[in-house]
Amino acid sequence: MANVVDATMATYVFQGRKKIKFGMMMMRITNLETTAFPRLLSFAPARFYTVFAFARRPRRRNSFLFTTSCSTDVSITIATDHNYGNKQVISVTQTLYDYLLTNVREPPILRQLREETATMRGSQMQVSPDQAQLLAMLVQILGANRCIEVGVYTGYSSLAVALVLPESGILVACERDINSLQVAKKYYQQAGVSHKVDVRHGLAADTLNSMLENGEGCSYDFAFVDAEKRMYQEYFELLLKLVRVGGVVVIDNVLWHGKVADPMVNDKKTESIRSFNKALMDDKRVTISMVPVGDGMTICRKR
Ligand SMILES: C[S@@+](CC[C@H](N)C(=O)[O-])C[C@H]1O[C@@H](n2cnc3c(N)ncnc32)[C@H](O)[C@@H]1O
Repeated sequence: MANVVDATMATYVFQGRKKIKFGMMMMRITNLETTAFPRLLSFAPARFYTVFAFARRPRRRNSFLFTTSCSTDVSITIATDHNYGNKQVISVTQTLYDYLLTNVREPPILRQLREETATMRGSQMQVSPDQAQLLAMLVQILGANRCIEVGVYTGYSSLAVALVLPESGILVACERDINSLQVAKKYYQQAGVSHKVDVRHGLAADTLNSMLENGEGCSYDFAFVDAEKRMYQEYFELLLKLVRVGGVVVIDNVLWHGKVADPMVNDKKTESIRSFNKALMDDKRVTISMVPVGDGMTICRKR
């Protein structure tokens, strides 16, 4: 049996002067091996499937129109365990996410960088504007002065952090790809924050180790991890030594496009993030909050 964990029925639309009931059922299926649906469905992103949609004129039965698209895709998810009191949480659909983005205050320089990066290879790697806004807010709430980023790419998240750091603040930006760093540096310059960013070209683990050897342990307030997924545990251990008590380490991609929750997905990266999440859950050195923003971020505060 397919395990249906999401379902939603949609709304009313107007066609000419007539109100037409328009419905769409979406299902999320967690067990593809045993489902009766065709295998090709497994190629659909995030495993959300439009099963059918129908339109019905009031008072006229049997006039169903089958289609596979719908203009409205706002939906909710209900906790499957009744012990959560049938709690309803928002599933961020395209429509809702577009709305959310209209409520993000993205500085013009970040927008410019995002738009330039959008034309480049790997652009899907940069954090979303709402994620960047959250990172910047965490830095501000912490009153952070000393920060680290592991995985800079063209600099979107690092610039968001550098923009809110005080003039005396510093962000150690670790990245192995020199071409991406050229773009990042150009934007640090344009934004007037170059003096706050200490760019370290090379393998991030080497940089973090050398910082520890340099006696910089327990001297940082904030760190953001967004690089090689199979290295997450190693980065985390190093960063936990570098941040002070009360400092924060944020880890990106912890939901990994939903694959972590799909028992049918067992590739190395997914397994690695899954076991990292599990280890973090049992890690008494930090308090944690996993947040479904972007591809999922876990915020860890060092005890
Ligand atoms: C997801 S992207 C970072 C996106 C960035 N945070 C942003 O918002 O634009 C990951 C980056 O990590 C870099 N990276 C991967 N493994 C690395 C390593 N071992 N050391 C340093 N950088 C690494 C990649 O070159 C890539 O640019």
